[in-house]
Amino acid sequence: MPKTLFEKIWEKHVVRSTEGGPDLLYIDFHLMHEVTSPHAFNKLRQLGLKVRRPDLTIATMDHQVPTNNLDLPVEDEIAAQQMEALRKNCAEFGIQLHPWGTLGQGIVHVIGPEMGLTQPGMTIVCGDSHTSTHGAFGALAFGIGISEVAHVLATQTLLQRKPKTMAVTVEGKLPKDVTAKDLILGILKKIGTDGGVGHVIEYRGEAIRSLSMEGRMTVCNMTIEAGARAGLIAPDETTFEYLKDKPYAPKGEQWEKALAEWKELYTDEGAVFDKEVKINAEELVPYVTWGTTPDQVVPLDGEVPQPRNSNEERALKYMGLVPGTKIKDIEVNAVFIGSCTNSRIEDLRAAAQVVKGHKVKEGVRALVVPGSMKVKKQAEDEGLAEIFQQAGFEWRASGCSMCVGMNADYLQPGERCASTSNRNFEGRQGKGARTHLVSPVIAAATAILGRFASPSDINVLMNR
Ligand SMILES: CC(C)[C@H](C(=O)O)[C@@H](O)C(=O)O
Ligand code: SF4
Repeated sequence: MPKTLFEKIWEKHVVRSTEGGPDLLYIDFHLMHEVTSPHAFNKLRQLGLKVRRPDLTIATMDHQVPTNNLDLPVEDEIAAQQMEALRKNCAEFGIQLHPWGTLGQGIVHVIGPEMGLTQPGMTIVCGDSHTSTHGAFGALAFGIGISEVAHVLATQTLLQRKPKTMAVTVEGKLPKDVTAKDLILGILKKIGTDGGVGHVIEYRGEAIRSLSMEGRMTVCNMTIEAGARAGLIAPDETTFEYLKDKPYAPKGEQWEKALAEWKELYTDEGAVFDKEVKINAEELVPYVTWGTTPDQVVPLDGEVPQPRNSNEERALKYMGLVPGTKIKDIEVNAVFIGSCTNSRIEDLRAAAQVVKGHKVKEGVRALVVPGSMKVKKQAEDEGLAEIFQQAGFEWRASGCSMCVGMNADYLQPGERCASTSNRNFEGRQGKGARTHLVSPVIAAATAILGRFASPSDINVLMNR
């Protein structure tokens, strides 16, 4: 019987299944960070258990780390405690840790792929909802709860009910100015924040195939915002090319063997999905979110919509917006380029190209926070850091930073931010802060003009 990519991966990892119950799945790779791990380690201690496969587990510090003053002690007491707890736990249980301040450190969903640890066909988990990012490699990757983290640590397995399958097919070519971020915002606009509930989404079609690995990660990253369990994309030459020569990618004969297996990872012709959505890439445009959920999306060239219900009324009120206002007339206080959605080298290159030779609008606070210390270094070597700094951006070290405001990088009540992150919930970037999700190029142009703008607006408006 023809199978979907998801079914192929799932079946290969079932250790035991019971009639009507969840399946016991083998987990190939487990990522950890400082926020969702302390309880799990305590549980192991209580039960006198060891980590079953420390070699298949890695940890990083990302959510609470300061992104500046790396030579000073961590001021925030809770952050310092969590970071120290992770250091101790990893040492005690023999887990590879990439601590704050080291070249290996970065956002958990950026460093896995960067090291070549994220590979096609794997099952990957992390106590973090954006684990779906790793699905870009054709891996089945999903976030798990804190007690599940303990279960995986102790057994390298996880009990899971088999989700349903969903195909999101994006046919046609993406218009020139439309990025991977716009693509996923466009998908969210269409299917909503509950469009994927109970399903694993496979992204297919010409527009998806045309994306770089960075772009595919952006799309899979935000899959969770549609309520889906995971998102994935069948591996292809783009995937193999990216993985080749990565530190943990298989080498020599092992590479050839892996490649042969990876090439089998696609949805068979005739396989049936439980749900299918089709999108025409040519109809997509650059988008901006106007509200407090990631599906409250309008074209950059559009207007703040009329509310259709009380939720939308509340969102407009929180966002301090008046229906009918042109998006491009909305001024911002801050611009954040970062997060596991859009902080990889390609994102920084695209933003730097827009910023080059311009200055951040007076009064706007603009931050670039690379997704990993390696991305930071690469961007510095390529001269991107200099471009950002000369324009007046703050150039930071890696971490989640203003995506979630769990460190010192957050906004004041009422401040408005163009952000390349993935969540615009109330209070996400600070109490009372207003978040608009955008692509890196729109964030960059917005920093220069001080209001929502596309790169092409810069020259037009500057020459007026
Ligand atoms: C802190 C963590 C548990 C959380 C998540 O699971 O996603 C965070 O990364 C987020 O993006 O909201
Ligand atoms: S960058 Fe943001 S979305 Fe990603 S893991 Fe960190 S807090 Fe979560």
